[in-house]
Amino acid sequence: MKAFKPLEDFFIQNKWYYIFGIIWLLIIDAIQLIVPQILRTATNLLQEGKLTFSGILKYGLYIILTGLGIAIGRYFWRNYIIGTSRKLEYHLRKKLFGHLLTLSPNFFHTQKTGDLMAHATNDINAIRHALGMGIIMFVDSIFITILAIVMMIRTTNLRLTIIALFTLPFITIMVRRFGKVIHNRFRTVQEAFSQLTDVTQESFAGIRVIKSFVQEDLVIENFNKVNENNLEKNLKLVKISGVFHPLINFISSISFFIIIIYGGRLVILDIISLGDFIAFNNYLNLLVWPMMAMGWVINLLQRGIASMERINALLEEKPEIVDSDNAIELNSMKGKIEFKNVSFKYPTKENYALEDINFTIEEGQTLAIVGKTGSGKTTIVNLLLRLYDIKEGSILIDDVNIKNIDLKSLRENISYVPQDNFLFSTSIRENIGFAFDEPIDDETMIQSSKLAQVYDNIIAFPNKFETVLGERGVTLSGGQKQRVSIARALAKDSPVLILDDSLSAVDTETEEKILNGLKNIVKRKTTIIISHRISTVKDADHIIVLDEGRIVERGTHESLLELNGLYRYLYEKQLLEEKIS
Ligand SMILES: Nc1ncnc2c1ncn2[C@@H]1O[C@H](COP(=O)(O)OP(=O)(O)OP(=O)(O)O)[C@@H](O)[C@H]1O
Repeated sequence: MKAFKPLEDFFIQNKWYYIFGIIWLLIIDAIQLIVPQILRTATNLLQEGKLTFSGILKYGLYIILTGLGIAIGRYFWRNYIIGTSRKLEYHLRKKLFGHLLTLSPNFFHTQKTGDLMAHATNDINAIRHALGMGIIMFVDSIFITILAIVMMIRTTNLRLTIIALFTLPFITIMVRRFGKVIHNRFRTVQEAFSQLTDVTQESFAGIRVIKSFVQEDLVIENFNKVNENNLEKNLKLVKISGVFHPLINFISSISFFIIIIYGGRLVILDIISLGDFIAFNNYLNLLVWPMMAMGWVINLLQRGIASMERINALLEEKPEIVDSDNAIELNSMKGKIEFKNVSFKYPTKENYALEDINFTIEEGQTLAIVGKTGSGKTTIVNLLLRLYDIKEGSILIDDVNIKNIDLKSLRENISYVPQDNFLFSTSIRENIGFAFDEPIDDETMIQSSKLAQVYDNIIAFPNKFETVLGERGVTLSGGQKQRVSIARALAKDSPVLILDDSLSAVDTETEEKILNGLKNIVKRKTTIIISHRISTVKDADHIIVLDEGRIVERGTHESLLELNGLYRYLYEKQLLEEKIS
């Protein structure tokens, strides 16, 4: 139970819902226990020939009234307890999601998205069940069991009660045993189903590759395999459920069998009345559910605790990158950037991704970084944005170590166009205005999309800036995506602009237009341009050439060409490629 400690605040805040829910639950339990008494009186009167038609109507009415009372009470406890467990689910999901977003990218590199999704769905569901239905079953089964047994002993016969109760605990044992197996099989059904959805989703997403490689048969064969697996797992679940329910019915019918034989004898011998016998059967019937509930409740609680422990482990995960105690806010960043003796290894790697990096970019200057793939270009940006922290060397902005700059203010002062151009499945307007809390104003949106040379494309769509992107919307070309991503960064208008291979998917003519358009902006900002293409970087104030994590050459376009080194080699190779194409 210690596992639920982090939810203490929630329980305190919602204690009245739980208390009212439990009170209603107890009220309807008490009403349920009246029904056998009504039947007892009515039957005894019938047997004695004292019941008139109006009497029958009266007792019938009592039964209906208890039914109504139970229905009303159920409505309230469902609302109070199940409703609160839904709030708990919302609260926990919000807390977990909010916490996960504080964690560093490295955490997401080491965790599978599927596992995180499973925590956010299955584990939170298990906690909701334990603290919703679990509580209800627990209170209900204890209360009904005690009261029904007391009523059976007090109003009918002790011996009959002991005999009748003999088989009932087997129901609890069976529910416990079968409950575990059913749960495991249910989980494999869920896994098989999610495998089926994954394969289906991937087949539709990759439809162009499948068709162009004429591999429809292979894909159908794969699909059939997972579909068969799903069927097999479902049949296993059906089989065990098929045994479980009749078995429980059978065990409870043994009790009724004993009662009919022994209780019937007591009626014949006139030790108990027929009304007692009927009431007793009713009490016994009421006891079957709590016996099952006891079994379920133990399983629900065990699963809930295990899930809560997994969620707690995630909630205790500390963000690797946090503000230092004396972090300062950069309200008007000028944009001088300095890397001093920076060396860096990714936490999961043995080798250095960057070694002994030194450079300075003065306010308003442009630095270009070129180098072969995997040479460490993006890593420089990752470090500047503090997506990873360095242990060797220092990075300064406006002469302040970035470790001493408030993280939010550091990132707010940098407009970044990432290499993967990730866009959200919302409208183009919302994507371009992503940096703002309020909807973006038309002027900024239009201006930045014009500068990114994507305005004409956007207004050619029927819904223009309201065009929704992604699966249920328009699919943009690689180059259009890059340019929307550039527009998003330009709209943010921060003192530092970083373009990470952001023009690779556009043709050289569009590239030229974008670079020309950016000229005025770039003059005002400190800019880092990462590119494979020399044409993109040739006008930069400084160019550094990276190779295997080290700066091997540096200078301007002209001075680097004169060096006759890697830069010149890359330049000539690209000239040749251009000529050939
Ligand atoms: N998150 C990460 N975890 C571990 N290693 C990484 C990570 N990101 C990059 N690396 C490794 O660090 C090295 C430098 O990668 P980086 O992405 O900086 O190269 P790049 O020059 O930007 O390459 P490209 O031009 O292909 O984008 C590579 O060996 C890469 O495999």
